[in-house]
Amino acid sequence: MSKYKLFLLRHGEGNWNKENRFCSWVDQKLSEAGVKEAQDCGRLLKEQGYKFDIVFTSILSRSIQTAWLVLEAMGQEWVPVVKSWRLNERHYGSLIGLNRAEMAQKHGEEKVKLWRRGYDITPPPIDESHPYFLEIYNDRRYTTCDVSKENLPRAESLKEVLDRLLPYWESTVVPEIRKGRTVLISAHGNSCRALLKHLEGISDEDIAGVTLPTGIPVLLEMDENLKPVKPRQLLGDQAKIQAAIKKVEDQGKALPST
Ligand SMILES: O=C(O)[C@@H](COP(=O)(O)O)OP(=O)(O)O
Repeated sequence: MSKYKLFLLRHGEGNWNKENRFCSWVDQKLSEAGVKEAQDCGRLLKEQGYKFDIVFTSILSRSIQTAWLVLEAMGQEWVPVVKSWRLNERHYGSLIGLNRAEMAQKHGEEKVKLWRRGYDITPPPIDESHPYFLEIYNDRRYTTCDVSKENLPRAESLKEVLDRLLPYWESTVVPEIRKGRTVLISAHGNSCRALLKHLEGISDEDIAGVTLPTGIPVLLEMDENLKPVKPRQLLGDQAKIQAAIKKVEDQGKALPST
């Protein structure tokens, strides 16, 4: 029987999602379409009668902005929002800022798929010569983390995302769920995928086939042991959701030659 409801949400479209660039730890804001996605998500959740008690976000603006817009659209602005780097998007290392379709043209679609979806594939690390290195590591937000700046990742596989996320999930999120609170996690494609892998017991191979579109809430109903009691539900118009999933998958295709 379903005892707890948990909502996972990949933020609304960000400016670099639109440009098809690996965004990762670069702090991009939502695009105009992304703002609308977050507001539509909030309206849908309100229509369906959901009420949140607490929201967890990463420390990247696109996930925080999404949480705010969702709560505003629901008329639940007062709900506490708790932030942690442990919900940040996967660190894409030296791939940060690069265009996926151009990478597919240069290295092949299979390689890009492996980088994006291989469970324990860590991309080449970012180093000081990278154009976004200083923007990331000189950002004041990374002085507030529970690990020193030197020990923050320089690249991560999905497995490494799960390794840094799980202690936070267990120590901070699970106690709220167990108190009977309805939790929204407003985070990122890969931090949500990592958590789904853990909660649903998805194999290392099968997680490659799980794609989350932006701005679509995922509802997980769980029993008292936090085991899902039914398949995850992506809420909203199912045809639009399938089209949005395909769009994310197609981001890794090489551009047709002209
Ligand atoms: O880092 C990014 O660019 C995307 C994920 O990229 P893919 O793994 O889908 O390539 O993360 P998000 O938009 O959820 O923050």
